[in-house]
Amino acid sequence: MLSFLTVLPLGPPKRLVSCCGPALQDQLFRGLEAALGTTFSSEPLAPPPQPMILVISGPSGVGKDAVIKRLQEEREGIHFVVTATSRAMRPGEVDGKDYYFVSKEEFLTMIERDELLEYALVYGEYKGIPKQQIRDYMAKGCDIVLRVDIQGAATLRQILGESAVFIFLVAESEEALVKRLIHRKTETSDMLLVRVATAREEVKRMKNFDYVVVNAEGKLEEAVKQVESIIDAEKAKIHKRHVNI
Ligand SMILES: Nc1ncnc2c1ncn2[C@@H]1O[C@H](COP(=O)(O)OP(=O)(O)OP(=O)(O)O)[C@@H](O)[C@H]1O
Ligand SMILES: Nc1nc2c(ncn2[C@@H]2O[C@H](COP(=O)(O)O)[C@@H](O)[C@H]2O)c(=O)[nH]1
Repeated sequence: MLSFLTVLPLGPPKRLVSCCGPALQDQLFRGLEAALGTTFSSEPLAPPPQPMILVISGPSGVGKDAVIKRLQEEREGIHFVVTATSRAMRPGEVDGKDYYFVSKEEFLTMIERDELLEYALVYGEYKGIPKQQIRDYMAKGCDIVLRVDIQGAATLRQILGESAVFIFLVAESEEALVKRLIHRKTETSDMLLVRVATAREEVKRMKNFDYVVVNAEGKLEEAVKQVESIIDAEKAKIHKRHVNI
């Protein structure tokens, strides 16, 4: 302790730092090290962030794809898992980007081989998440984004428990959601009726999620920012979620 005191400049402690030039500050730094008997480490104090799994769900037409697309543009190190489906490709969709479009037989083979983390019949077509894709991208340190319908989110909750973060995306109102879905022009009126009726039931399951994010009309950027804030908060958690797939 004596050696520490000997390197301190004279004067009241409060004024110490403000009056010190770089040489004296360095001397003070070394003096503190000497007093403690160890050098100060420059290693990061916070543990490195771990890759996480984010499940984004919500009623059909709420904007899951739109939010995920913007999120990927805004943030590096995010892998959106391309799911497999037996449904026909829509105009503008790209195989391997929007979905892996496979036949029903191929899909059933994937189930048999236990290649899917989760799968479901969604509006009469198979949809499922390839496990290997998650493993590969997590090994590269990427955060994983899964986009599923509400029943898929419930299944994933059973499989992943608290090891993943579940976000429920909603429109600002039922009216806004229906208008958005009509405006997308991808469904026949019969299909629209099914999706809208399903959405009404799905909203009741919001309580099974960790977060709710409102994707209001014309406010896509705000929704994306909110999802980013959730990711940041989860990354800063001391007791991290551990994923094992
Ligand atoms: N904040 C927003 N304001 C206005 N339009 C939006 C907003 N977010 C998304 N959209 C539009 O709403 C439509 C539905 O969005 P999207 O296809 O992303 O929904 P989804 O939840 O992925 O639907 P599904 O579950 O049926 O695949 C699209 O035409 C999209 O461009
Ligand atoms: N349970 C799962 N749901 C999935 C998966 N991939 C996509 N989806 C959801 O299906 C609906 C309808 O999608 P669309 O492209 O036909 O309009 C939508 O809510 C998707 O999120 C999956 O692997 N499992």
